[in-house]
Amino acid sequence: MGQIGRDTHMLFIDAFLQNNRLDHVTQVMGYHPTYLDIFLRTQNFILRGDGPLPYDYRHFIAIMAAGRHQCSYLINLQKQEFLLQGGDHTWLKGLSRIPQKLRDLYDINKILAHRPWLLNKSHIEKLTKGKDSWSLAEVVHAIVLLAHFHSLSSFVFGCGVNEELDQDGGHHNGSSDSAPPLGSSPRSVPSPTPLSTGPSNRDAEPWLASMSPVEQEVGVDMLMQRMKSLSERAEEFSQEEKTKRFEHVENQSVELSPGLEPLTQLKADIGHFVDDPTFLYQDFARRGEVSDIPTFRVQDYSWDDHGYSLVNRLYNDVGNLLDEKFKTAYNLTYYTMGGRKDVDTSRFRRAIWNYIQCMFGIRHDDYDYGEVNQLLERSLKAFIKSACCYPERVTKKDYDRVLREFRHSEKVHVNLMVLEARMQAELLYALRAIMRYMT
Ligand SMILES: CC(C)C[C@H](N)C(=O)O
Repeated sequence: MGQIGRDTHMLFIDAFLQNNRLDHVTQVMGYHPTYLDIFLRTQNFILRGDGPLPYDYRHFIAIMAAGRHQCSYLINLQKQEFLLQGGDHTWLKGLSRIPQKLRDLYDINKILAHRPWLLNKSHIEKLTKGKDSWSLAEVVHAIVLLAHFHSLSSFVFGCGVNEELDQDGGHHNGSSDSAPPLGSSPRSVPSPTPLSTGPSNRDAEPWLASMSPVEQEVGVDMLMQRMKSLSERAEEFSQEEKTKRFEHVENQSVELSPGLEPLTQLKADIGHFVDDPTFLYQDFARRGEVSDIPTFRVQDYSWDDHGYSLVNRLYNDVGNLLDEKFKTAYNLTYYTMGGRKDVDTSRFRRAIWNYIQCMFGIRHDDYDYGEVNQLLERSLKAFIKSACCYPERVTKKDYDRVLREFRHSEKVHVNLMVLEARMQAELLYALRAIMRYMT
């Protein structure tokens, strides 16, 4: 067993006691204990803490969300939780068997997962009017759950997290197909070992890999040089130039679309949780063909100034947890890169974060998106795009081929940023729609 820090060990024990298992997501996140801590507190709160939605609803919403990315791993864990909470097992037969009220949420689930910019106040209005309607507090709770599980699906595929041992498709051919009984003796707590065996979506083609012949990566030294010269640069660009640069990066991203056909063949055991499987991500830059939705400008609606307080107002203090989680992910650094020490990596990390939100049409006005192109090479952009937008098509091979000079912990770190920047993007759109509905 590898060495793990004391903090991580304590968190693993907490997680084990909460869930009666130490799932692989927790183990992989164990590379980053500060983050894992706030992640677990948040997840525990939205699933098990004080909140407007009943517990069975919460877990079913998680299943619907993970279904958008065909993430069997999360679906199976949440099915078990659903049953442990006394959920009605006939709901697990599929969307046709759930209460109308839950089914009404499906549209928002779909839009939020793939094209959050299409969400508007009419969607909120539909939910909150009429028979079996939702309270605003319930809507916010549901939206936080949806965004959490969409983004967590990105993390699961992006890191190649395996199926749990006791699930079908797990990497041991165990005979049991349910959670270990309460009170069973804890397995020993392993060290984080991501990716040790096959990927969870092993039927998927490694489409990223097939996109281009193995590309030469620029390497860590070059990257460090570029960060250095960017930090020495004194030039300031006009707003106009900045807008142009944003649009350029956004348009380039269109070319990174997968060449292979989407996986519309749903796996038999999850297909009944998915409606309209062909509704997928579409490049924000291409939206003009059907609508004229403007770029989302963070200066007009930001998490810090708007989203955060709205969530707090409508759903206990969950805004505080989310805020801490976003900040932890955004600021996380060990001042390392590949094998190098004492490196200021903030420019690289900011480029990743802003690139992710760019794919959802979100623009940070003060940022020079030219930096994205200097610091993120094509293969990394392609990986990030697929993990964000088509996680179900990412395989272990894709993970292996990207960032080859970096450590595992750093690749996991990048996937954490994918999770959080995507989650924040979804929440920004959803909360802005709610705000518009309320005013
Ligand atoms: C994503 C990684 C390159 C982050 C880096 N290891 C840091 O400590 O900031």
